[in-house]
Amino acid sequence: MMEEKGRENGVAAMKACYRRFDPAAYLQYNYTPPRADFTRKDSIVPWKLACLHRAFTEGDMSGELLVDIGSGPTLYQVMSGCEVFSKVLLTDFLEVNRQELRRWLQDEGQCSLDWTPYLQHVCKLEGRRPSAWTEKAAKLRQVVADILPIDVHCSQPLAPDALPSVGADCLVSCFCLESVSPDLAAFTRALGHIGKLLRPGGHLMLIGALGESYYFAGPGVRIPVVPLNEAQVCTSLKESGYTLIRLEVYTLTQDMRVGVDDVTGVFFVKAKKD
Ligand SMILES: Nc1ncnc2c1ncn2[C@@H]1O[C@H](CN(CCC[C@H]2CNCc3c2ccc(Cl)c3Cl)CC[C@H](N)C(=O)O)[C@@H](O)[C@H]1O
Repeated sequence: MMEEKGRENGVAAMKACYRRFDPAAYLQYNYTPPRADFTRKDSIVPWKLACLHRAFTEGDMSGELLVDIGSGPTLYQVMSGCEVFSKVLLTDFLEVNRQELRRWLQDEGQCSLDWTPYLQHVCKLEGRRPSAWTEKAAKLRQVVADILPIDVHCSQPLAPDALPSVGADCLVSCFCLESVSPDLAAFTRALGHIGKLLRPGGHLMLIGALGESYYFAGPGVRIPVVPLNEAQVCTSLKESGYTLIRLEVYTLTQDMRVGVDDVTGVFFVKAKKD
């Protein structure tokens, strides 16, 4: 009984932190140079986009439905996948983030960030001319079917009718689980919860922070993060019924440490659900 109470308190405290999440500031901190500098291979965002491009285009993917878990106000994570899957669902815990995504998808303008350089970069990775970014933008707007509320701490993170009964064919989740979980046990539980949304044999692409204990999601909005190392990520994947296909690690260079968090590294995992 006590343990259960402890768990709920940890998750409730985390949810309280997220009420002050500021999408515009968050995008400014993490998705502009130096962390998003497309002229540098050692910048975090080009590294993430290269991992995702390779993982989505190496020929082992099948199916129609890709679900992004904890999308936040960002779209980079589905810019490769939108060429492979005919239907994409975006999800986030906060309405402010779902609104930010809706603004871009409905092409209403007033977006907090210009995604053009991202679309152009992914076109380049695909061997297309950068000016094809307008086609990629149209493709993305065409395949994103919905933007849903999600809570990875629930054993059923999405509304019951959100997915076909067999589950999604592929999941992608970037920097979500470790930054919403109060401890490693909660991280592993959340990994299990999202695993239930994926069909057996489906793929999971997981990007996350290593060695991070906090990040700022706005001026003075400090959010605690469970610090992870590679071994813990691999153990949690195994415990949650995944087979690891590939793990890649990026170590932040000094100039990528801009004071918005204490991240030391980033992991990229491609795994398959048993
Ligand atoms: N119960 C919950 N259930 C589900 N989802 C929840 C819950 N509670 C909160 N969320 C939602 O998770 C999302 C977490 N989000 C921010 C953390 C990343 C941040 C901090 N760590 C280092 C780092 C960061 C970003 C870039 C880089 Cl390079 C680095 Cl290094 C990821 C957004 C997007 N996917 C991204 O990749 O930027 C957020 O949108 C919440 O609304």
